[in-house]
Amino acid sequence: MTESPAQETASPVPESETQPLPQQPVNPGAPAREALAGAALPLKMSVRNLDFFYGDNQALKSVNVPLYDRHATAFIGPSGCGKSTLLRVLNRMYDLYPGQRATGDVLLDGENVLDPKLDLNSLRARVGMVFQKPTPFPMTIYENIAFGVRLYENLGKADMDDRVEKALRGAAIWDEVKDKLNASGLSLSGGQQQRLCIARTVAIQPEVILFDEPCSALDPISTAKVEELIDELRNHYTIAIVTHNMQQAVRVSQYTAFMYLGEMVEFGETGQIFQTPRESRTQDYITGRFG
Ligand SMILES: Nc1ncnc2c1ncn2[C@@H]1O[C@H](COP(=O)(O)OP(=O)(O)OP(=O)(O)O)[C@@H](O)[C@H]1O
Repeated sequence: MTESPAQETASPVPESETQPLPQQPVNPGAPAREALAGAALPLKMSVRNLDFFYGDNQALKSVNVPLYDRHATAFIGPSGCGKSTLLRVLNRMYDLYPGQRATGDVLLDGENVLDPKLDLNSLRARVGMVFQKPTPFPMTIYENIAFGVRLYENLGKADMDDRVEKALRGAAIWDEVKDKLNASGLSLSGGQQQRLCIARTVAIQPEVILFDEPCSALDPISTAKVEELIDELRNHYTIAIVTHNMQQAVRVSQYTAFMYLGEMVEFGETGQIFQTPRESRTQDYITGRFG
């Protein structure tokens, strides 16, 4: 079944999505992105028939979902439905924990992320993650950024300075910290710390950024800044964001996936999911009848 992205459901992802992706312009910007609307969008990641187990407890059941290149996809659903679990599979975070296992396929540019031979360091450089609570390292603002970059690259001082500045600018926090790069990252406000963590992720130059409830510990003003930032970041990165906040899903995403009890119930364009959901469970959730 070859459908437009808007029509995709929990059914297996179409065969056409296995094809190599057409190369996107380096910085397509909004006009190019909008020109893609309605066309078959290039896939960055594709989750197919994914099952996930915590020991004997199956947390994900035959999940299928696409992540379109340089678009943001929101994952919504009641507590415990598997949103964070799915995010943790996308960069093999679960690998750190014995007894947790995934079966199925998670393709990143056509390559299976679940392949045991895959180099996890390079995967995590390509698929970065921002967590619920801001977690700056107990070091300077500059070092918070440089530390991660050094794990992957050997840059000279001028290049590192440049990378740090670009990352902080990219995370919309440069103006607030440029005069105190040697201050501790922990001295920043919660909202600034979260943008510092986003800068840390951006500095590695990933292709995909996973956000796990990135605003749940932030006040409304900081939340608005981070949402604005996510909207800007999608010009350059493919984004997956888990959120409990329906308005936030509408504000920051172009696609939304509704999950329930470990299953992918419905996936579609964000406007469609919130205005004309096809599934009654989606309707019940977004109208606050459960969850
Ligand atoms: N470390 C773990 N060990 C065993 N079961 C777990 C573990 N982490 C999560 N689970 C279970 O997996 C299921 C999915 O949990 P997950 O955290 O992915 O849900 P979620 O949708 O992100 O929830 P929330 O919105 O509350 O964060 C739940 O039933 C949960 O109890």
